[in-house]
Amino acid sequence: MVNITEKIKEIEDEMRRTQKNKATEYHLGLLKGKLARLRAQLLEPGPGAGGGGGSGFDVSKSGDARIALVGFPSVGKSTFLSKVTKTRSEVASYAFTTLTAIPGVLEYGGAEIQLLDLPGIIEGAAEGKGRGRQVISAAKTSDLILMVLDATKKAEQRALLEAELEAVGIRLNREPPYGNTSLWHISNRKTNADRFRNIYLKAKKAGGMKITFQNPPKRLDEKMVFNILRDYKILNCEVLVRDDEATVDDLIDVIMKDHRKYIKCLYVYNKIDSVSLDFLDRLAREPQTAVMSCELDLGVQDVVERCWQELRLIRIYTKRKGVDPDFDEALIVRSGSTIEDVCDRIHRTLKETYKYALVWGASARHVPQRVGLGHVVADEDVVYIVSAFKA
Ligand SMILES: Nc1nc2c(ncn2[C@@H]2O[C@H](COP(=O)(O)OP(=O)(O)OP(=O)(O)O)[C@@H](O)[C@H]2O)c(=O)[nH]1
Ligand SMILES: [K+]
Ligand SMILES: [Mg+2]
Repeated sequence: MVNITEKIKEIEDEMRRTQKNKATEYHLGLLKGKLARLRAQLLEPGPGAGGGGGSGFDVSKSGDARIALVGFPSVGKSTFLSKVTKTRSEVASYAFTTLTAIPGVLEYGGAEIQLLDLPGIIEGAAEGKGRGRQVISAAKTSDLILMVLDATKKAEQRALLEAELEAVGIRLNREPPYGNTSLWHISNRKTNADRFRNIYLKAKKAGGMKITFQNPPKRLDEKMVFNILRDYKILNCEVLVRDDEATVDDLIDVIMKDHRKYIKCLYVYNKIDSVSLDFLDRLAREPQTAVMSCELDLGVQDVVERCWQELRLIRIYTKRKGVDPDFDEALIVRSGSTIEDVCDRIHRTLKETYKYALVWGASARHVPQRVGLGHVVADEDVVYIVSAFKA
């Protein structure tokens, strides 16, 4: 039996050979579905996975958020880590200086952010070249990917890296084709699987396939949806396609949603000391992009600031009865968090005895506002929690 990597290559070759037109559309759609399935299998440990496995490096998560440094070899990932944290990660001019995941702590805005320096990845990483799969698995666990690029190298480097991440199910700076948009900042929370925004898919025990289009999509039709679902052996289900922009790729992402991870990405071009001002100016104007020179210490603090903004972390100050809030000790939660999340951060069982909370700050309509567990907090709110528990 041919192994998975070979099968993937065969399908990729077939897709490249096949001309894109109306007549081949279904065939290409099915190939995309097969490819997504094989790639997911490749990341699963166990027989047939072709060795290597998909598990990341053994670094436990700590702090308020995790940022992964992803990039080709020698772009300056370790130089950056060594500059902004107290950790020293080896820096050298040869490729693959870093061989494992090196965690450092970035202190910012009262938060402790875990910065993960990773080995460089190369083309073919998704299929297991180098330590590619481990690096990508580690990146998958992060709240933000800092894609470090070398400003002196070809522009294609960025698209190549994106393709590698895409191949293992990472979706950068995109919202899932399902779920509540406000939830995607709160990566730890389970989204309600039944509430899809663009494509709603619900598996059933019987009754066949029921496909409904709210607005007929331009690039998807009933036959295609039917064929892809049948190929995934989902024969009994309800599908509601809400968005006329929905594509085959969206449908596959919904089917494979357990294998997809939607992560924010900030593109950082390092080594700007070695490019022309004109070129630098162009790079800096690209969306989601920052530029720096670790060597000359240019823009490094801006990059840190941008990371903080992208993570959308907010600071909550808790207050106890009769005592002023302690503004030196912030509780860090994600943007969109509720009083319930704040309770969970203070103590596992606090919400069981919770009565109400008083809130001062931007989220309060009047100060203090008396609120329930569902109240959404804002940056620098002061929160006083009243519980039924009596010591
Ligand atoms: N000109 C210039 N060189 C830099 C800059 N930052 C880092 N370097 C150099 O780039 C080389 C690679 O730096 P590293 O930090 O080891 O790169 P890396 O991405 O961690 O490399 P791997 O771990 O091998 O993937 C070193 O020789 C650094 O001194 C910069 O801003 N400008
Ligand atoms: K290096
Ligand atoms: Mg390194």
